[in-house]
Amino acid sequence: MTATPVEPCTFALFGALGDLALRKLFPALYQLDRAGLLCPDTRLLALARDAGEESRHLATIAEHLRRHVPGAELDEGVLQRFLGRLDYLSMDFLQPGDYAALADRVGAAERLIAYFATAAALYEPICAGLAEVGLAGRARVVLEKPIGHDLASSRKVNDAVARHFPEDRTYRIDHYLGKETVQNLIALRFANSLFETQWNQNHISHVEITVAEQVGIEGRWGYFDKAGQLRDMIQNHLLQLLCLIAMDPPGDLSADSIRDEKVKVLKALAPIDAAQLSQQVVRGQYVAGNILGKSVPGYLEEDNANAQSDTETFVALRAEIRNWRWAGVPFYLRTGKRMPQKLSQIVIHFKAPPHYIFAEEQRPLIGNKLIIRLQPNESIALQVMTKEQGLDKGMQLRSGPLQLNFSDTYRSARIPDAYERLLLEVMKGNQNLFVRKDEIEYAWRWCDRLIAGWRLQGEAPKPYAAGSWGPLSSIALITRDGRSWYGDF
Ligand SMILES: NC(=O)C1=CN([C@@H]2O[C@H](COP(=O)(O)OP(=O)(O)OC[C@H]3O[C@@H](n4cnc5c(N)ncnc54)[C@H](OP(=O)(O)O)[C@@H]3O)[C@@H](O)[C@H]2O)C=CC1
Ligand SMILES: O=C1O[C@H](COP(=O)(O)O)[C@@H](O)[C@H](O)[C@H]1O
Repeated sequence: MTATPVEPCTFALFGALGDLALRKLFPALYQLDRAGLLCPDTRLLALARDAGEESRHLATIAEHLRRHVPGAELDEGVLQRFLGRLDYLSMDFLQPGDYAALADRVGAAERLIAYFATAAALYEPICAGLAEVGLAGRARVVLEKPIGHDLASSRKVNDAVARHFPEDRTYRIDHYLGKETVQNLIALRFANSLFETQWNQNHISHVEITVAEQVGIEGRWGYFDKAGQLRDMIQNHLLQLLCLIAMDPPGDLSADSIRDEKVKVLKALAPIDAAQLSQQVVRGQYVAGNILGKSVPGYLEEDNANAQSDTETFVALRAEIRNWRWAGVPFYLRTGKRMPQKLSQIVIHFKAPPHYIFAEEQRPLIGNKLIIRLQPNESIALQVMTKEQGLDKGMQLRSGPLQLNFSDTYRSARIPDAYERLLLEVMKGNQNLFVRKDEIEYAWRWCDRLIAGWRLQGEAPKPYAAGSWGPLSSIALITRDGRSWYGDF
């Protein structure tokens, strides 16, 4: 089937020679071109500080495309067509005088997308520069995370952007919302009455959300050490996942209906105060260890690291949502760097049947689980109880999966990278997969309280060996409730 291209636009990428642009954004744009989704008239403008020959910068972008697009998907014809859409313009985003040249390049193009792949501190001057040359009125802006490092600073950034761009032209990225399986959460929950009728405290005992990363800091120590895992991962990605699991059914699929429901969840999150921290939150920092048989350095030994730092690279916490649907159902969240494997998964644990009739020693087996594997090997599995086969087995129970593995079931379909989906949605003008200002702010409000508690407590993060599943106290966090983290850990 041939794809229908989206309406033409001029896509201006601020920070075009940075890590995100070269590793993720250009490859995603290339994939959209390869899929036939870019109009012939769509133009790409690469904007960065580096002066010098345009051809040298275009060659750098081409080289990164060859490196980051899988070989089987690299089509020389498409690559040349893609490069033909691309111009490079050197500018200093802090220099108001540099925006006139940008306006010249954009010309009379009606639809401008301005993607800010730069530090958030630059969003204000970029917005002002665009406004000064009359480009703000016809642009959509895309903002990368993190937007601020707490509620006050995120408000400052959002307010500065809002002076020039209304909310319906502001697209805040959380790339987890572009992941195929994350979107499937909405289909799974609201296109199957089977689940939705069970989706509450009457039937669910607890929920786990794990986002484990195998990588460490990846040369981003300077940024990461000021942020830490709570700001880098929980404030955005994990809270977004929690919202999609916990929200009420929206009235329709419009961006605001979905976002209204997510905000209600964020508002209902029970604050975790200093007094509750020791029981409900674990912070960790990795020390040297082994991953897949290879020794890896500790956080403080990474490139450009300081000798001393109390920044956490791991967080596990027990959250509660104070509403009718979720009263008494803990949400255990866990995320860390340098863990044994890359694994993002959500496990919904259903309660045991109210009356138990099988052998007592098999009781611990009981309880259905819905396991949503976001990455890698995207799949959805429902663990159900059945009887062991065989004449000699009696009514011996076993737990087995009803499994939907996306790559086996839908063999022909390639799973697109999150950024491909998100860029396409910006081009279509669809805000469903983007985060509204109030979502960001309620998430910060909750995280700020936690961070303030940590400050008051003054405890250093607990060490864990790279290649392990985090500090032992993260296991205690869940075993205290008579449960354990799901998986073969
Ligand atoms: N990299 C990643 O994986 C992720 C990044 N992000 C976010 O994306 C954004 C970009 O990150 P990343 O690509 O890693 O950052 P980089 O520092 O690698 O890239 C930023 C780019 O902006 C350019 N730049 C900075 N200041 C100016 C200026 N005054 N004028 C013109 N160009 C300028 C830099 O040029 P120069 O080299 O000359 O300074 C560089 O090309 C950040 O907000 C980050 O938090 C979010 C999620 C993941
Ligand atoms: O936003 C971020 O996400 C990545 C993890 O993303 P994934 O798609 O690979 O799961 C994380 O490594 C990075 O620190 C963070 O800024």
